[in-house]
Amino acid sequence: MLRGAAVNNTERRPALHSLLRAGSGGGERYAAVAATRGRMRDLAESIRAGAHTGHTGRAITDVVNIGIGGSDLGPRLVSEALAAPDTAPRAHYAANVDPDDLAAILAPLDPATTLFVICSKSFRTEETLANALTARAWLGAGGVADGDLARHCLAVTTNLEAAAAFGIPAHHCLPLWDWVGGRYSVWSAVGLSCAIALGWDRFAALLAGAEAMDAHFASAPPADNLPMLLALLETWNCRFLGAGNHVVLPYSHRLRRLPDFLQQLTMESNGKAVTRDGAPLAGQSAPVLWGSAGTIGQHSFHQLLHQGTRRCPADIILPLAPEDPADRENHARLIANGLAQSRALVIGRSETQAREALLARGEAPAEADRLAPHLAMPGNRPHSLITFPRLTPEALGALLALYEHRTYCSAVLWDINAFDQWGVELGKEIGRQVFAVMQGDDDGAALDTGTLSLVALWKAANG
Ligand SMILES: O=P(O)(O)OC[C@H]1O[C@H](O)[C@H](O)[C@@H](O)[C@@H]1O
Repeated sequence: MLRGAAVNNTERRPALHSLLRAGSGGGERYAAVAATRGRMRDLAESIRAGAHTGHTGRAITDVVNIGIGGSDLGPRLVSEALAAPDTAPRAHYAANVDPDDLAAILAPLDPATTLFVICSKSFRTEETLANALTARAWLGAGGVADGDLARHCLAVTTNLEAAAAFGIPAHHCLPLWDWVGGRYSVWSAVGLSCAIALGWDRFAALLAGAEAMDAHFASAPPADNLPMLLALLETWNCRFLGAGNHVVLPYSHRLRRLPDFLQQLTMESNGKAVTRDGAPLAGQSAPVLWGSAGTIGQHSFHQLLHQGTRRCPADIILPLAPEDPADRENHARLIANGLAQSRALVIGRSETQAREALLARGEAPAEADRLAPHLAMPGNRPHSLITFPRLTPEALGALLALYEHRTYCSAVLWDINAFDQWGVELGKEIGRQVFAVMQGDDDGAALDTGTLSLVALWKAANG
């Protein structure tokens, strides 16, 4: 993979996301990466300095990234983790085609100081194009003349023709390449909204952290190689112990989107039923990944982690020091909670210990006997603790690259192609068909009666 072999064998492409964060290199691909990085840096700096302005000459205060899947989850996570929420320019993320998503973002914004980044590797994704049209209409209604639209819109895509047809001129388009998978693309111009909100130096530090993890992955012996160890743990937990899921618990509000990001990375990469050669898989593929920020889950689903009948292997992620030293005490509470969960998961509490605790708090022996099985916790619940001193851009870059490489190592162990996603296509195709029927452009002959009766309900509800 790191050397550029066509590891994506169904699409006959390499998967060279590591090149996107490389600090040096040769060849045409690296030259294109370096040139695009230079354009990103210039754009981000001129927007932050107020040199690239909106049509009235006022500085850009808000950047709205319109994209979905890999064109949304990575940059959203990075911005929320690293950008100062109250300092302009602020980054916002609209993904859902549900009009309420974009409307809520746009309500407080001023078209004169808003810049859209239309982010779509294919520039064919329905949700993104529909939201981009809404954004364009909002700019128009807000006084931005057609000739000035380009000052308020940038595009990131492999499909420069489609972006041009949408009205975004080539000098406002940043390229992406087919050898980068959407879910591995935050390091590319897909991260433009982050570079604007964080500033170039912090975005470059994110890349440097990922590059350091690439170097570790490429050179560390297997027994010390973090991506390999995580993949072996995933294999052990899912294939040998039969856990069908994996829970991710970042003890960090700033990392609350990490489970969303890892869902796409893990489940879209390795949620497959056939080997690279198309034969049925011999064992399970990707676990169902879920999670939420600690300590929120402790007051919700951790009951099941400790005493449920399902095995839920967990990653507990602990940035050990807060961003602001003034937050030390409550941050220490947060970390104490994470460590406590780890201990409770491992050690648990035997029925005898539970009975003793009940007696100590004054329960009668018969009542202690009755309650002890309810208080007992089996322990021996598998989990990993991932710690780093602070949530710096470097640490986040390394963490995301760690999971990227873990995902690839699991795919190698399970003989899966981690870089295609054919399973998402059929739903899109049917979606287009159903929409045409709803619009009266298709008689629905190719659809089933169940779907048609639901379309009839939709028609009735919409008058
Ligand atoms: O970036 P785009 O081409 O708009 O694609 C956005 C997303 O849509 C697809 O359905 C894929 O499942 C994702 O892997 C991709 O990230």
